[in-house]
Amino acid sequence: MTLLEDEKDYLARCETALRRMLDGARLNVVVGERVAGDRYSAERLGRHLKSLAKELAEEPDGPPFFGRLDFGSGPAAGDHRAQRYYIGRRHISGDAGQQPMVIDWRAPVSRAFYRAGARDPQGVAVRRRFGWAGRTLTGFEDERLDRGEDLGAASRIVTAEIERPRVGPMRDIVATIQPEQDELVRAGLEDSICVQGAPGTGKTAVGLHRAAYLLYAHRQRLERGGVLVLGPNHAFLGYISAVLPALGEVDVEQTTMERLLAHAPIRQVDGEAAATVKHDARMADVLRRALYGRVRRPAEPLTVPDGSYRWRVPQEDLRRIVDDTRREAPPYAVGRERVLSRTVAALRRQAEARGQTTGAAWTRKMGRAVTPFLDAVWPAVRPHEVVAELLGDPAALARAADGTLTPREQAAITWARPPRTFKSARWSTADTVLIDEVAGLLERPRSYGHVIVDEAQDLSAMQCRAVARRSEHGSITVLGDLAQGTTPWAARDWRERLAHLGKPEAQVIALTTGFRVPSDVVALANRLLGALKVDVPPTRSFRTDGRLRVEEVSDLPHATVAAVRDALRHDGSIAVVAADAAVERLAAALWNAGVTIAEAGETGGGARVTVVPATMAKGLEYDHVVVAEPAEIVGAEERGLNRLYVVLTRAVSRLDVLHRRPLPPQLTGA
Ligand SMILES: Nc1ncnc2c1ncn2[C@@H]1O[C@H](COP(=O)(O)OP(=O)(O)OP(=O)(O)O)[C@@H](O)[C@H]1O
Repeated sequence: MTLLEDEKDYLARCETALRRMLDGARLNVVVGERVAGDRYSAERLGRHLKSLAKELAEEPDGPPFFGRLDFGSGPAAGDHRAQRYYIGRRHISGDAGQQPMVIDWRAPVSRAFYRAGARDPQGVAVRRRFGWAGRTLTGFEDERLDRGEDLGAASRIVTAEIERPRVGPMRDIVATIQPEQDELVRAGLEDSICVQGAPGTGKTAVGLHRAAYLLYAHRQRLERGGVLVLGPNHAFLGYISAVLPALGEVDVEQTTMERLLAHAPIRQVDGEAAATVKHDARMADVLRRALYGRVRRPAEPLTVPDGSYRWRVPQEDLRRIVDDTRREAPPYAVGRERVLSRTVAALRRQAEARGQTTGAAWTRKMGRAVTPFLDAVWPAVRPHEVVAELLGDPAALARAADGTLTPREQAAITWARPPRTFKSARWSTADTVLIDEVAGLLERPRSYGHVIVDEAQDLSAMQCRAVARRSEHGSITVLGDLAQGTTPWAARDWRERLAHLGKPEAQVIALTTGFRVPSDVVALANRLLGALKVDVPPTRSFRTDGRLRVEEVSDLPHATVAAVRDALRHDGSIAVVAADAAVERLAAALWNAGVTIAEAGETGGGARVTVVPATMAKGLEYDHVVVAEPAEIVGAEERGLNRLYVVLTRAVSRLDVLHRRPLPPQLTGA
C-alpha cells in the first residue's frame, strides 16, 4: 500500500468508528430512558444522552481529521514519546482499551499541531496536514520538524484553504489556525483579552473558536454560567451561525445588543444629538441619581397598631435603617427588602419584650402594616418608569443631571411630547440601554461565564456597561478594530472602553496578518488609514492572489450590472455594496437585467448575488465585491471614511470599485 492508501484505510476505520459512536449514543437514549431508577435521574440521563446523540447527528459532513502528529523518541516528547495522533474536529473513540482514533483539536496534545515549529518542535518529529475535496482524501503534506523543516506560509494546503472561494455562511478554521491566533483561542478562562485586528485578520473566527475551546476545557464551570456571543446585527449572526455547531457546540447564546436589551419594542429613532447624550457614560450617574432621588429620609416616627398594643419606632432609628442600607449599597430592590426586614425586626424586638409570639403570620401582618412607610422612603419602581420620568419631565431631569449634563444636553434628550404614562412611551434603541442600566441598579442581571463581543469598537460606554453587568463574575473576549468604528461614539482607544466593560486590566493584543483581503485591496484600503485618526498597527496580507479594478463609469447601474454579470462567471458569493440610499435603485437594475438577488445574511437558497447597504456590511465577506460610488458612501454619514474602509475590505478574491463622481481624495492620495 502507498502512504496515501494507508491514510485512506485509516479514514475508513474512523468512519466506521464514528458510525458506531452514533448508533451507541442513539441506543443509549432508548436504554437510558428505560433503566434510570427514578423520574429525576431518567430525565437527567435522557437529556445528557440526547444532547450527545444530537451533537453526533448534527456532525457536519466535514472530514473526520485534518492533521497528524508523530512525536519523536527524545525526551522533549514527554508522555507522547513515539506516539502518533490524528487531530480532528471532534474526538473519535477507538476500540475498548485502545487510544482514540481521532483527538479533538482542543485537547492539550493538539496544541502542538498549531504551535510547533522548526525553532520549537515541542517534541514533534513530523506534522502532517491532509488535503480534502469534500470527504475525499486527496493528499497530504509533511513537515519534518525534527529536521528543521517548517513550511509556515508556504504550505500548499494552508494557502489553498485560505484562498478558497467563499460561498454561504462562515466556516470554521480549525485545520489552519495560525500560531498567533491559537494563543488567543487557548487563553485561560480567567483571562479577559481584547483583540485589535485589521479587517480579515480572523478576529471573529478567533472569538468563535475561543468559545468552542473554553466550553471544551472548562465545560463544568461554563455550563452553569453559559457563554454569550454578541454580534453587530442580524445578518452577521446568520453569517456566523454555522461555525459553532460545526465544532460540536450547539448551546452558545448568539445575539445582538438590541436583542439582549429588548426591554421594550423600538418605536422611535433618536436624532444623533439625543442618542449621543443617552449613550454617554455620564448617563449612568444621572440614572443613579434619578433612582436614588426617590429614597427619602424618614420624617417622622412609625406607629403600628398590633392588637391591643401600638409599637413605635423612633424617627432616628428609622433614619439609621435607611442610612445604613444606602451605605451598604445593595441593588435597589434588595435595599427595599432590607429596609422592610430591619423595620419589622425593630417591631419584633418590642413585641417580644412584651412576651408576644412573633411567627410567620405576625411577620406578614407587620410587613403589610409597614408597606406605606416603605413606599414613602424606599418606593418600589420599574426601570421604565424611572427613565420615562427623566425624559418626560425637565424638572426631574434637572434634579438628576444638573452639574453632569449641560442644559443643552438635557434639552436634547427631553421628550417634546411626553406620553401620558410610561406604559405608552415610544422607546428608542438608546432608551432600552438606559432602561437596562436602571434594571441593573434594581437587580443584578444574570452573569455569564464568558462573553465574546464582536465589533466592540462600535459599542457606546453605556452599552459596554450592559456587557460589564453580564460578565461581572466571568471573563470577556473583546474583538474589534478602531479603524472600523462607525457609530458617533465609536472607540478611539481601547483602554477607556475596557474600563467601561468592567475589565480595565484586559490585555490588548494585535493581529496583523490578514486572511481575507488580497494585498492589492489591502493597499487601497490602507490609503484611508491616515485620515481615520486612530492608532492601529499596519497589516500585511497573507494572500498574494486576488484582483482589484477601479473604474470610472458614466452609467452606474449599467456598469454595476455588467460587473455582476462578469463576476457570475466565477465561483463564490457576490455582493454589490452601495450607500443605503442607492441600494434600491441598484437592486432594481439587477432585477430588471434578470439577476436573482438574495437577502443580506441569507444563506442557502441558491442566489449568489446580494445587494448590501454600506451600513450592513460590517463583519461580512464575499468572494467578489462591487463597490458602487465611494463618494456617496463617504458623504452619507459623519464617519463615512471609516464606513468606506469597512466596505473596501469585504472582498476575498476580487474587488471592483465603480465611480461616476470623483473618488474621495483620501483614497487617491490627491
Ligand atoms: N487561520 C485561518 N485559516 C483559514 N482562514 C482564516 C484563518 N483566519 C481567518 N481566516 C478567514 O479569513 C476571513 C476573515 O476572518 P474574520 O471574519 O474572522 O476576520 P475579522 O478580523 O473578524 O474581520 P473584520 O474585522 O473585517 O470583520 C474569514 O473567511 C476566515 O475564515
